[in-house]
Amino acid sequence: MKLLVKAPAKINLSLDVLSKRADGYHDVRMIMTTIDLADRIELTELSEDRIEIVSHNRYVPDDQRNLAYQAAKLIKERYRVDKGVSIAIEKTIPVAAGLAGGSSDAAATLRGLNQLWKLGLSVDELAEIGAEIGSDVSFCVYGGTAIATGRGERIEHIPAPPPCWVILAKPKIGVSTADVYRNLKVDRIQHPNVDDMIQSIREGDYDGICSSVGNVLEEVTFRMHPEVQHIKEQMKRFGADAVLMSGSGPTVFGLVRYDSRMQRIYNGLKGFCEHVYAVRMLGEREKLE
Ligand SMILES: C[C@](O)(CO)[C@H](O)COP(=O)(O)OP(=O)(O)OC[C@H]1O[C@@H](n2ccc(N)nc2=O)[C@H](O)[C@@H]1O
Ligand SMILES: Nc1ncnc2c1ncn2[C@@H]1O[C@H](COP(=O)(O)OP(=O)(O)OP(=O)(O)O)[C@@H](O)[C@H]1O
Repeated sequence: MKLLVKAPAKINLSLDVLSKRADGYHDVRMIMTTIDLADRIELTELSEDRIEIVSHNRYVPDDQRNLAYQAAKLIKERYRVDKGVSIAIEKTIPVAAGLAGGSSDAAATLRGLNQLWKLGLSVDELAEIGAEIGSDVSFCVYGGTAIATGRGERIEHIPAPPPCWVILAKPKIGVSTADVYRNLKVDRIQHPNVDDMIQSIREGDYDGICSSVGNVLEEVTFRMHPEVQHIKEQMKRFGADAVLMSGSGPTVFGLVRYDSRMQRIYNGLKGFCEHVYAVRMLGEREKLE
C-alpha cells in the first residue's frame, strides 16, 4: 500500500525569546503559520522490516539523520510495528532555510504512518511524539496558525490571517539553528509585540499584522551573514507591505496584498537571488493527509 502526504513549510510572523533554559533550549513565544510551499512524502509498505529514505536532493540525508526517518523509527518502536516502510521525499522546501522543511517532513511521516499502520492516534498524540524529534515538529503536525510557546512545542491555535502573497527569498547559504540561538544575547533583546500580532490576526487586520512582524533572531543571523539583511532591505525597497526573516533564517519573506506588486517584487528579487518563490499564505488547518 502507498500513501501520499503533503508537508507544508511554515513562516514565523513573530518570534520572541523569553529566556535561556537550563536544558540549553530557549523559551520562545512565536506566531507560526503554514504557507503553500510543500514537500511531498510518499510512504510505501515494505515486506522487509526496515526504514528506507529515498531522496534525490543532495542536501537531504538518506539515513537516520533524516527527521522523517527519526519519526518513523520513534513511532515504529513505540507501537511495536514489525513492518517496514519506504519514505520517498520530493523536496520543494529549500533545506536549512528557516522554513521547517525537515520538521514538516517528520510531521507528515507521523500523520501518514498513523494511517498506513492503523495506529488510531489522535493529532494531539502525534504532536506530542513530534516534540521528541524537534521543537518545530508539533506545530507542523497540526499546521494552520498558532501561538507556540515552551521551546516551541506548546501549541495554541488561532484563526488564519487574511489571505495574501508571501514572497520568499533565500540566499545561497544554510544557517544552523543551534548557532543562531547560541549567538543570541538574551539580556539585550528588543522584544517584538507578539500580543499586537495576535490581536491583529484575530481581527483580520492586515495592516496591523504588517506593522507588528518581528523576529529577535534576525539581528544574530544578519551579523553572521550580512547578505540576509541586504535581501530584506531590497524587498522593502521593492515595496513589500512587511518584510521579516523566518525562524533562524536565512530565508526572508515579504507579505504583499496585490498581484501586480507581487509580480514586480518577484521579478526584482530574481535579478540577484537564485531562490525566490511567491506562494499564498495557507493559515487554515487543512486536512494534510
Ligand atoms: C527557529 C525555529 O525554527 C522557529 O520556529 C525554532 O525555534 C527551531 O526549531 P527546530 O529547528 O525544530 O529546533 P530543534 O531541532 O529542536 O533544536 C535545534 C537547536 O536549536 C536550539 N534551540 C531550539 C529551539 C529552542 N526553543 N531553543 C533553542 O535553543 C538548541 O540549541 C537546539 O539544539
Ligand atoms: N527531511 C529533511 N529535509 C531537509 N533536511 C533535513 C531533513 N532531515 C534532516 N535534515 C537535516 O536538517 C538540517 C536542517 O534542515 P531543515 O530544512 O529542516 O532546516 P530549517 O528549515 O532551518 O528548520 P527549522 O526552520 O525547523 O529550524 C539540514 O541541513 C539537513 O541535514
